[in-house]
Amino acid sequence: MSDTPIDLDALRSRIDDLDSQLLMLMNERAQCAQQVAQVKTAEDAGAVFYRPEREAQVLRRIMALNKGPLDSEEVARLFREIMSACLALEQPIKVAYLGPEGTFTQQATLKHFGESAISLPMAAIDEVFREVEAGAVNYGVVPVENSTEGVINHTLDSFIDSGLRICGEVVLRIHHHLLVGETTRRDKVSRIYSHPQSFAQCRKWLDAHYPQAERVPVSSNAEAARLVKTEWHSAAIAGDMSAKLYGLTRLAEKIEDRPDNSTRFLIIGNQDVPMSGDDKTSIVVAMRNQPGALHDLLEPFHRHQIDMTRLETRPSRSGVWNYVFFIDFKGHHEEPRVAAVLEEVRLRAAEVKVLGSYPVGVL
Ligand SMILES: O=C(O)C(=O)C[C@]1(C(=O)O)C=C[C@@H](O)C=C1
Repeated sequence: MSDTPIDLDALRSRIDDLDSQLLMLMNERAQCAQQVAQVKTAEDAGAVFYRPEREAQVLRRIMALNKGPLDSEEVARLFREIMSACLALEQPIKVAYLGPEGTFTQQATLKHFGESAISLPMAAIDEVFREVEAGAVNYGVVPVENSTEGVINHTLDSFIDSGLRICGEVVLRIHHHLLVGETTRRDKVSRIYSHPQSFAQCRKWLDAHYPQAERVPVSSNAEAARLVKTEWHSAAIAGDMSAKLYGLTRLAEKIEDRPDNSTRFLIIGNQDVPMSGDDKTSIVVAMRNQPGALHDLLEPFHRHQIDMTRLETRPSRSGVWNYVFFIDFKGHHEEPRVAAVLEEVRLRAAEVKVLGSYPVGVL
């Protein structure tokens, strides 16, 4: 510790100087983005302004450069917002998400696109797909799997009939709280509202702390929070966004059974995303129903040492094939090693659809 007394005025004046520089630099950056937009428009009348691979590279570079004391995740979050504002200057983008407002999907949307994107809540996963397909919005955000409860079948099934591509992923740590309103009698909670997935993620905690309370499943956590506002004997299991939206407080916090409880969301659009340097690919494969089909499908991945991150089986909806497999693996479809595997899989499968290659979630 230095003996020199800290001069508050001097420090604040230094902060003012730094803020002026930051302001100037941020606007200089925004002007660059505007010029980027001009270049994109000159090259192509139907230019795509949002570039997921570039955004991932910007954030990864900043995190690698960061020497603190600010935490790298915090720094990335700040740059996420700067880029979001820059993109809005190029073209304000519209994103549909599985609503209502206050859900974890809204939180994932903000985490991925930042506050400057225009985000619109939809009532169902199909509607998110439909809005993007119809061109009413540029992108969509849907949940696809939870680390405790597994896959969201509805999202996987929607990909079978859709021509949309996966442009990105975002992983969100899910913290559930037991929330109450101003009028709730905290010692008299006899009914708890939540989404079935959230009940499943907090099952042990509920059995231990509220074994007698009636568990009422509703369509979303946000809906649970809304209902609680007017009922003196009820509580909701939901996250911070719902709590804030409906002015509820936490009676118990982080009640999820597994501390690493997280949900993965996909960004859907019409774009083929170039390589970012750290990518994933998702495919859906229909196999003929014959012995050894699954082994035949997986063997090329093993031989080419491709890291498979997920394998899901779903019944085929067409009735022609018995199963379809959803496979996620590391790598981009333009990488020679990945292209070789895809070629082999195409020879062995009845049908293969590449849903997209996209940057591994950064934040
Ligand atoms: O590099 C680009 O293509 C830009 O448009 C600039 C920028 C940025 O602000 O850095 C903005 C939006 C894109 O999604 C990616 C990056």
